[in-house]
Amino acid sequence: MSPWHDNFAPPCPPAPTPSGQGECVINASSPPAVELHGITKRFPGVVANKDIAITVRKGTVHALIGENGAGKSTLMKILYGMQKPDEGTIAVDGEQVTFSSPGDAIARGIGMVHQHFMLADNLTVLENVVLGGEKLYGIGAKARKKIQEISDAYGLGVRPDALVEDLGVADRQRVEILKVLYRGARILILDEPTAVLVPQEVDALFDNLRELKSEGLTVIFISHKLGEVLKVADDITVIRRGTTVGTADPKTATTKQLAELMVGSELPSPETRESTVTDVPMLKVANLTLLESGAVGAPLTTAAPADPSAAVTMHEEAAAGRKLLDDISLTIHKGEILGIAGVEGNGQTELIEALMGMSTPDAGVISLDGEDISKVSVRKRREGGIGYIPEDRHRHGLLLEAPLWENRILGHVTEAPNSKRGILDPKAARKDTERIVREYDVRTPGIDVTAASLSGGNQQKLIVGREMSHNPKFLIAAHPTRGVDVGAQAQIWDAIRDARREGLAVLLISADLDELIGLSDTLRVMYRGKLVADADPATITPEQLGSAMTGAATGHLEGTEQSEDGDAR
Ligand SMILES: Nc1ncnc2c1ncn2[C@@H]1O[C@H](COP(=O)(O)OP(=O)(O)OP(=O)(O)O)[C@@H](O)[C@H]1O
Repeated sequence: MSPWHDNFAPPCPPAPTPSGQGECVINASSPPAVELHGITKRFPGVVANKDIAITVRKGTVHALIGENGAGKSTLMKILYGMQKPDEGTIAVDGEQVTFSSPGDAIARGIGMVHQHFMLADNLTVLENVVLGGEKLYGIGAKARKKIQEISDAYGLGVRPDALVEDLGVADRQRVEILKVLYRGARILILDEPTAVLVPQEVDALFDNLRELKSEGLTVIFISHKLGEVLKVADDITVIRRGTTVGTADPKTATTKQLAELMVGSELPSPETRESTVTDVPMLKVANLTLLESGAVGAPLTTAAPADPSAAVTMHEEAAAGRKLLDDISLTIHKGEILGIAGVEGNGQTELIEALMGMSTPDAGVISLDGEDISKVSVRKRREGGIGYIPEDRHRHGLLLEAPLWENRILGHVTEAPNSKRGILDPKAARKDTERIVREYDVRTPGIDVTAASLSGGNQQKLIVGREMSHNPKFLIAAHPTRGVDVGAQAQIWDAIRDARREGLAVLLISADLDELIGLSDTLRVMYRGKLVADADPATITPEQLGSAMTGAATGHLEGTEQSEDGDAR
């Protein structure tokens, strides 16, 4: 059977020839914003891009989808001048270009918003935007006027004098977009822009993108969230194993079809019908409190408030002796997944760090399997059976410059099979790395390449494989499927569910609310360092949960199905 559905077409030819048969959707009247033709990029042992052809129409939102390691980021890095193709041509607005650096791409009106924001927390929005672009409009009144103009023109709602550390994730993203526009970008590349946003914020971002498009700007974005892709994209290009396998029409395509085209498998669902929750407590946290000075890691940022006028700056709160963790108590039983919903920066990082022993709480007790571990070292906690899938895989999950097999040992140096009678056993560790690579489908030319050379999704698969290999009693899973494709997502969910069936207790933190609701047995909402609400995953909707995450609801959240007036609050 042909892999093509009625609404899928093979890749557009390099020089678009309007065929009249509808197989290649191109506006023939103006040159495409971007035309990539024959792009090939090789790394040692890997062909990341192979004869890629993509045509991006001007004034459209163009989604790039594909399984982990398919070559999406590499392609965008080439378009943004961060990497040079071995072969192929790039044309911008109909003109062939060669980029040696991002500076060249910016000069041709291309801007990129990376997944990890690159703003300086201690500077204002204005300072962040003008930084490095002082020559454009100076650093004073002219720059401020320009920022305001751009913000108003595209409905970004950015305040030039706000301090970046006081902004929530969605606001920071808008600043990044504004920064790129300020430098004259007419073509914006967004790398998984919705990964960290709650549903309401995703809708607001999509409104911004539509606004940009209506002004003739072009947006190219990478995403693994197929539902969102269908919602906002005008065109979709699918990449598989380094090459373009086709385009899809979002008006008629379904997520199922996209998933099949991308990874050749059906769209998985996180939902679990079975309950494996026991009444045996595995993790108990009582009255955990952490004051600002005791914190390790990123500072707490203000969540995007339901009512923007209610935003309180963290400076005001800090003056009052801010609690990063405020009297947190919870119990997770054997076989239970407890999901914590919250806008990033509301204490989740601090909670994880306290549980792992990476910070010293000011008050409270943590016990694991009946034993007080409050004063126990990170290593001992790990040896005691805590698995850890960190939220920032580059900071806490991997040694990027070390080979895969050394990364397999990371955090588990003293445990089997990495060590035998206290002595490191590299041979066994290497063998087990090969097993993880196989079982978790980590796409790599071998276990001696560095972790940095893996694609983002494959790095995540390696971490999950490593942590699950030690049969933890208690797993801290922060965004366990962030950046992984739908195929790998199913695999990770299965691994967690299987372990839960065997009695694993899980603390799940995820910005993907479908995942959070689907996997969790119990749901709590975290807001400004406090657990402010709980919900039943069987009835709560992502929208209701998203709303509670912005501080709009507290207490027990009634799901739609149970509510008389159809409102969760
Ligand atoms: N600097 C590098 N050195 C060696 N190999 C690399 C490098 N960058 C990327 N690769 C390899 O190129 C391939 C494509 O990677 P890329 O990051 O483009 O994939 P992706 O589609 O963006 O994946 P993901 O969805 O997981 O982010 C992968 O096999 C990856 O390991």
